[in-house]
Amino acid sequence: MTRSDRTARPARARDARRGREPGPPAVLLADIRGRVRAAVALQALASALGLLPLVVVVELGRVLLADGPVDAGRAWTLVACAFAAAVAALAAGYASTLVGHLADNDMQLGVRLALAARLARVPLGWFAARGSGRVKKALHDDIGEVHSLVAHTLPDLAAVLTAPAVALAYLLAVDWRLALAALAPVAVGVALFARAMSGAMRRMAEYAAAMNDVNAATVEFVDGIAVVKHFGGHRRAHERYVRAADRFAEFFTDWSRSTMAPSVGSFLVLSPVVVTVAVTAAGTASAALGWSEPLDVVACALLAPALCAPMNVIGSRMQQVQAATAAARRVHGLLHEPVLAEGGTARPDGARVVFDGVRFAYPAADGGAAAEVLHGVDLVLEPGTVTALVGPSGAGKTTLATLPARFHDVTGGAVRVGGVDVRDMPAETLYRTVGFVFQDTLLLRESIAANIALGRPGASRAEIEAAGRAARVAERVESLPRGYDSVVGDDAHLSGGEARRVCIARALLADTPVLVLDEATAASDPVSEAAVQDALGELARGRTVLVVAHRLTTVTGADLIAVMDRGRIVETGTHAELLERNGRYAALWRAQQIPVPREGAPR
Ligand SMILES: Nc1ncnc2c1ncn2[C@@H]1O[C@H](COP(=O)(O)OP(=O)(O)OP(=O)(O)O)[C@@H](O)[C@H]1O
Repeated sequence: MTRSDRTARPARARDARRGREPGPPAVLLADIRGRVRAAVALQALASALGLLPLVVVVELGRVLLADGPVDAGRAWTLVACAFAAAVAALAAGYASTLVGHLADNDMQLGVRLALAARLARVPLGWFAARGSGRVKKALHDDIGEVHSLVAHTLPDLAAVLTAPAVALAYLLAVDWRLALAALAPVAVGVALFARAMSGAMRRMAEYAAAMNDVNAATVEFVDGIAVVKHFGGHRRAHERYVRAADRFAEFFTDWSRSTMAPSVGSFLVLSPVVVTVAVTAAGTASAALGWSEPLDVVACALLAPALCAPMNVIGSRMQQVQAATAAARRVHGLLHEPVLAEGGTARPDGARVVFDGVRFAYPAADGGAAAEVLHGVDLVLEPGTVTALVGPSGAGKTTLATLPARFHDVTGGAVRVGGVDVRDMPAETLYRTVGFVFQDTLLLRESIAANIALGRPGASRAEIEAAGRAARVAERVESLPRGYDSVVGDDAHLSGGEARRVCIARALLADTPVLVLDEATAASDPVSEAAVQDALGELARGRTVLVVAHRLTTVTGADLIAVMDRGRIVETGTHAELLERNGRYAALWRAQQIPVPREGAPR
């Protein structure tokens, strides 16, 4: 059971009793719920205690202005109370911050561990389809949003709501007329604010659409700058950007203009100085009429600004709560990504790979019915042979090739390696048995030696360098300023072909008996291409190899060529056999041959 499963349990049980599903934030915060409440309560206490010195000022006035000699004992007691309240407010605020941050630390650690544990079990194909952006966003940005909620926003909200409640209660106890006078600016401010915000939902949607336009035009302009410039479209792309920016500016000016008067009015009415002056004027009139005590007017003038304070911050705090809720929803979604079923304990015997009636459908992005892309593929890769998968684009070659390494699980049939269904093998055994080098060469921002050693942690320097030599990349690496210690992207800037050879060195070191390769489609230059092909030849020696081939010329020597079309294998045989059969392969072969110009033909 993962930590998140454990933490989510009490919240689920509680919410189940209430007959509803817990929301994502509740699940994430389940383990620290008590401490979040404590942090909120402490901050509310700090906020209430913070008002006490103001109350003391008024009460002190009553003592000092009372008829007869000053009651010094009572006056000093009040001063001591004010001092104690101020110190207690500081202590409660500090304790709230401490409790909130410690709870938040635990939440972040728990969620990060749970995410790492979960993501270690999602299919490799999940990462290939989504890229690292979403994971980075969840692990870094989204957890940061939830942090703000726990450590700052909720305690802040408690503070801004407590202060006016305490102030109002005191004013009501002192003089209800003055309490009403203090509430008047709040009522006017809220009414003006509501007017400024009327139609805000519709306007917010328009705002988001206009912003999206600007973003899309910016991304198009920046991402595609090379292509756009090359094809002379920079004026058009630039115009689109300028149009989107103009539209946004126009929309924003229009919106601001229509809301300016009520917004400014609301801001002014709720500002502390205006509130103090208005309440003092009302209080003075009330005192002149004999309805209120002069000292109660002072109390009202001191505490009325506290009644209006939340109005200026509550909107932004509510926005933060919404943002954190959305972030929690995304993290929660990742924590519930479907995972591969745990492998069994079976060990493979040998390196024979069998695709047995394999069917496969990618999970549909919208949760609807997924379209099947492999429709019952039977294929046997004999140990120590090279099998090439060829066929038109979209035939399903890459999809089929990713199944032995469990990038995805089959939706029908089975893939067996060494007689064992890959789903019944421990993941570690599977990765020690099936290696892969795909198109997307992935090098970490580490030294080249460390990148190669990923294939076999603990490999000696001599083994790493031997793998580099066998992968035909040694010469290039040794020409770098720090040789194998050069850091990728720092002082090692490698071409596509060179990076691919480093990946091949890694696969050589991993020394898996089964290997899946994706032939590079775009060779950088013929020399680099020849070096990659050489390295691949070295890598294939003595292993069971499945290679996804795009150019038939590179696989004429394969032991078996399987021709795929629309999710099925339609022909198998050697190059010579398939040419002789004059079927799909022969047609593909002819299509890929460069026609030799006939003598006398126009050039
Ligand atoms: N992540 C994915 N999600 C949904 N469908 C996918 C995904 N990847 C591939 N497909 C679909 O599966 C089918 C087979 O794609 P695949 O990449 O396996 O073909 P291929 O033969 O390797 O093509 P190519 O030679 O162009 O690389 C295609 O229809 C493709 O659109």
